[in-house]
Amino acid sequence: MLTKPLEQTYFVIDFDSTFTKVEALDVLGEISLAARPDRNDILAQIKAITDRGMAGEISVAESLRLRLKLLNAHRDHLPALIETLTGKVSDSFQRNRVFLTDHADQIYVISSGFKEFIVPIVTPLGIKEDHVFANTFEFDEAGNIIGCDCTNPLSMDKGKVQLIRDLNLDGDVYVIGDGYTDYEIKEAGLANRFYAFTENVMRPTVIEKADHIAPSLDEFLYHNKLSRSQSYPKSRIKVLLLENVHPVAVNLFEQEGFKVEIRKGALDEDELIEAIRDVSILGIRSKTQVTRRVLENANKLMTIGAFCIGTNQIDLKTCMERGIAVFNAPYSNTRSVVELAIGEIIMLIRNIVPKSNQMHQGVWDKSARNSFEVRGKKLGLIGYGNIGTQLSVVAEALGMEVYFYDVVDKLALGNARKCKSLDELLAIADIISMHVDGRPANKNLIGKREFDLMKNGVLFLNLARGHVVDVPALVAALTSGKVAGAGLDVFPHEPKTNQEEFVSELRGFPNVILTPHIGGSTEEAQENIGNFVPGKLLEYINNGSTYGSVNFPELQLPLLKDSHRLLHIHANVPGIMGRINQIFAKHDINIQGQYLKTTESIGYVITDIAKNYSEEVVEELKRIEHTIKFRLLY
Ligand SMILES: NC(=O)C1=CN([C@@H]2O[C@H](COP(=O)(O)OP(=O)(O)OC[C@H]3O[C@@H](n4cnc5c(N)ncnc54)[C@H](O)[C@@H]3O)[C@@H](O)[C@H]2O)C=CC1
Ligand SMILES: O=C(O)C(=O)COP(=O)(O)O
Repeated sequence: MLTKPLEQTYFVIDFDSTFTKVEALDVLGEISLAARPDRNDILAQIKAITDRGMAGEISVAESLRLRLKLLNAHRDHLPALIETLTGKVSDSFQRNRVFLTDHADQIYVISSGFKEFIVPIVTPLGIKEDHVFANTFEFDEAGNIIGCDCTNPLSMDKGKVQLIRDLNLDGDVYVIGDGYTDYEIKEAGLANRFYAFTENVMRPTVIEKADHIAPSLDEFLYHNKLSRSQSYPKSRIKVLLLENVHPVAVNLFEQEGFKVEIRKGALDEDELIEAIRDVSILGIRSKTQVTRRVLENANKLMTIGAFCIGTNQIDLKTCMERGIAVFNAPYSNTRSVVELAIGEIIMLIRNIVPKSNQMHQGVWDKSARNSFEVRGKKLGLIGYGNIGTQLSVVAEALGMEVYFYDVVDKLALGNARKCKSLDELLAIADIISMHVDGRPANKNLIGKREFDLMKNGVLFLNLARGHVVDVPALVAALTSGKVAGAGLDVFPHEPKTNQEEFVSELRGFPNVILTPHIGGSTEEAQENIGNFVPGKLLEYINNGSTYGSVNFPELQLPLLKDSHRLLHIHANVPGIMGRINQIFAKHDINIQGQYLKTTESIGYVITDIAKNYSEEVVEELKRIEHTIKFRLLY
């Protein structure tokens, strides 16, 4: 935290890889060497020299000299360089323009880069031109860049130290930078603190010298209690993504500045308990079981994203009671499941799998026996939700007669016919496909009794959840020939990772297609999910909106404008709303907007208020009895 009054404090900011995301001379190289066939080699050499300089392995002068020589750059390349760099100002600097302009008298940009491009990039963000200290290029008559002004201290070793000494700033000095030369200012006793800035690069030799690591400018501002764009720095918020969630999701969280950890497989309960302690946002797919025990150890957890449709793997009730909002992707892989189901129905009815296996053994068995068209066959859908209805439409397009059974009254699409009971459907269908959700009550929905009710030689598909079918009963039905073929994508016990063996009594049946829970695993679906779910989680984190949540009162909120948003999650007992508003009345706070939604067990109140209020309000709101979670957004 600042030790002197703000007016007597100076902020020294590095340019390359701190103010901007990149090293300017690397970008200049990409422009000046664009036509050279050996461009990539030279660029790699330039990058290596930059890194060695930044890590303190070679001198500044040497690093500059070597790079300028390799660059072969010209004055005419500078406009393109400036344009590119303008688009590469670090995200947290972009977000915090107000800090840069409000404190322009106290901010210095000091760099061993070059004024010719630094000034046009930093001054539009509020930095004063005479507060930029950097080298200047030396040009020949033809405009080629042939070197730099060697009398400038910044072209020499310990140049930044010399410059700060010459500036003789009357107050505390805080240095923010990614390089060793930034740390040297502190080492020389000329700065009070050195913040290693890691938003763009992480240099271990620099990090180990830092007083504090700043993954973003927000972190620096938060640490010093200075006004900033984020109420709480996102770099302090940890996102844990399991089960190979699509990289597009990882990018979305990283772009927002979160600390993201990814793991390829699922974790078991104990592993997850260990991993989740400091996690605020959890992303999983169908395998990770988020149990009550896990949640009891997840004190920072604000929200869970199921990067799939099913949410039966999550204890939704406990999540709600603990104020954790859960979201899923209800439509992103629907079509993929439907296409696989259609493909399997055709493969099974034509007996293709055993035929193909025989061919691989050299057996040529050309015959029409046990091979049929799907046209005119009766398809029975158990569960007529998003997948069931979509399959209904596509199957009808293939000429199938569709029957369905759902516990909820559903509109029959096209010519599909609704069955009054499960038993009615079981008796009528030639092919039965499961599309119910995985709620616990659906355990063993299809067992011996149900198989006995089916037609002899029926085909059976389960692409929903493993536990909805009693596997020993299915094995018996396959053995007796009652079920002539099956397509199974889901199993009561599924391996946690691709390294684990799949163990099941279902292995070895000739006309049974076994797939490793890939109904929703297409490139398209995974990318759609990877975009959709982070969108929901970010809306909740950034704005408080819970629209589409599977366990929370749903609220779609307006964007925050010129106000602070207080989010209060509480047990749904009488009188809480009154107590919240008593606090606002007591402190004479003008409410700009207020939204409330409840479920049986929790209430979610959002109040937008003007920016000037005392800290006491927040403390009092947090202390209201039955408060589950409280958050402040601005
Ligand atoms: N294999 C895979 O990779 C995938 C599997 N799934 C599974 O498919 C399930 C269904 O997905 P959606 O159609 O999107 O869900 P949905 O929620 O839109 O539809 C489920 C339907 O099943 C009905 N239902 C529930 N229990 C029933 C019962 N006992 N009898 C009759 N109907 C019942 C519900 O009323 C609802 O209409 C998901 O919950 C998930 O478990 C989803 C995507 C991919
Ligand atoms: O969407 C679902 O419910 C699925 O079953 C797909 O699960 P996955 O993301 O492939 O683990």
